[in-house]
Amino acid sequence: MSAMPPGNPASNPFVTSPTYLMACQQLRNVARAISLDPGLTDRLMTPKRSQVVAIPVRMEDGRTETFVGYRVQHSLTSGPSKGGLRYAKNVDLGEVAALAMWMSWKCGIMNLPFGGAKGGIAVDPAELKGGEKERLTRRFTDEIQNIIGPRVDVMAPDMGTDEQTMAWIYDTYSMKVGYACPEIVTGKPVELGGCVGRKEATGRGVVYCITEAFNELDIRPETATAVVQGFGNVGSVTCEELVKLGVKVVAVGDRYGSIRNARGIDIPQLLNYAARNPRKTIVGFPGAEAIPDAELLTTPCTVLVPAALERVITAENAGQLRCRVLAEAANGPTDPEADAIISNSDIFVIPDILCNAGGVTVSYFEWVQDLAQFMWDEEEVNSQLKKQMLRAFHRVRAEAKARNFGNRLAALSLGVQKVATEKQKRGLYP
Ligand SMILES: NC(=O)C1=CN([C@@H]2O[C@H](COP(=O)(O)OP(=O)(O)OC[C@H]3O[C@@H](n4cnc5c(N)ncnc54)[C@H](OP(=O)(O)O)[C@@H]3O)[C@@H](O)[C@H]2O)C=CC1
Ligand SMILES: O=C(O)CCC(=O)C(=O)O
Repeated sequence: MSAMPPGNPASNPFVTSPTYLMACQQLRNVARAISLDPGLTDRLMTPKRSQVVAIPVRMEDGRTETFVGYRVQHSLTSGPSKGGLRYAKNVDLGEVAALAMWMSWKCGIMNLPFGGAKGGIAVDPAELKGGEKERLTRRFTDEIQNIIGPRVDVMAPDMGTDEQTMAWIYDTYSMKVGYACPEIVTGKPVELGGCVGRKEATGRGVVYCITEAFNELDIRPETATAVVQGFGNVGSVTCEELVKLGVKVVAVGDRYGSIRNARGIDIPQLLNYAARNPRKTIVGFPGAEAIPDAELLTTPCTVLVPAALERVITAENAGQLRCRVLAEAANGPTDPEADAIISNSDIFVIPDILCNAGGVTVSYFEWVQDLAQFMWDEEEVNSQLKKQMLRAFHRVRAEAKARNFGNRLAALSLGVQKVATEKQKRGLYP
């Protein structure tokens, strides 16, 4: 069976992206394993709706520069579509479509009443100055106004965006509709109806999964070491939570470089260092030595946490990983060739659509609170998050054991089946 999506490849706007082809390949694999109807598989490979927009922005030097933005809604079957907004130099329509597809499976595993979506603007946020990021965000919101809404599509932060970005979207949308509409985005500041604990939720969820994996493998956290790629929202919170658990973080990387200290990196000091640095980088931190980026992922450790980009673990380095647990905090860090190599090793994989699902889970809590106008405290948020993450982890492990699947196939199986069943029960393929 071909991994290609339906339609004429020459005019399919998604297939130029290797990330989209990777998502299709994963879907084909799971469809074969669970005998999913081929017509339905083709539908699931094809996002329901995509919008590409021009975003002209007045730059600080007086020029007008036009950026390209994307919003892809993979499925609206289970409820509004949900997913982050990414600002990254090379983001394209296919990458956003893959990320949207993964959001559908993620919401399926977590049993959330959402379909999957994702957005992106091809821009390096580190290069934006003054008010450029705000103007870019507000214009993008204007341009996609016709396809978003609290019951249609709800955005959240992803790479390169944050609470402030969500605040601008909330404000721009609210001005259009004429009333305050906090439920249009999640991951916004708490003062504007954001949920306490959303910022930390993805990293916390990652560490709940790691703890369950350690329990299963009989690993005591105090004896464990970790390597983390990415020190943004997800990577830094993961480091902090691992340290609380007693795990030693021995290497960390960001886009500017990688550092290592076999005795353990002082994470609170590293956070301080990066916050004070104009490029917000970890490079140059005095409490660790610089290492080549290529060595980061192959540094021996108990748990390896890719928390940055997709397709960083490939056929080239998969055989050199020296970890016992691979906790995929990033979306799509492992490509299918690498996956095949890893599945023949003793590495315990916590697949992305399970591992990083804490973010969208607390986004769901935020959306519910905004709709109900009734806010929870952080204790409630964290205990509900833990409950949902543990339930999902053990459902994935039960599926893996029952069907003799690896953890990735088991997670995909649960996520895809949830969406497929809802589509079939609704009648046609909505
Ligand atoms: N935010 C969330 O709630 C969720 C995020 N995710 C996923 O987690 C991952 C990280 O997202 P998030 O933490 O929010 O994003 P951030 O933008 O906060 O952080 C991204 C991190 O990745 C680093 N990075 C960028 N390029 C490279 C590179 N070439 N090599 C090494 N590191 C690099 C960045 O470095 P620098 O700062 O130097 O640019 C930064 O440390 C993404 O895959 C995202 O899709 C998944 C679920 C939810
Ligand atoms: O919180 C959300 O709605 C989505 C988070 C996200 O983009 C992701 O899980 O990849």
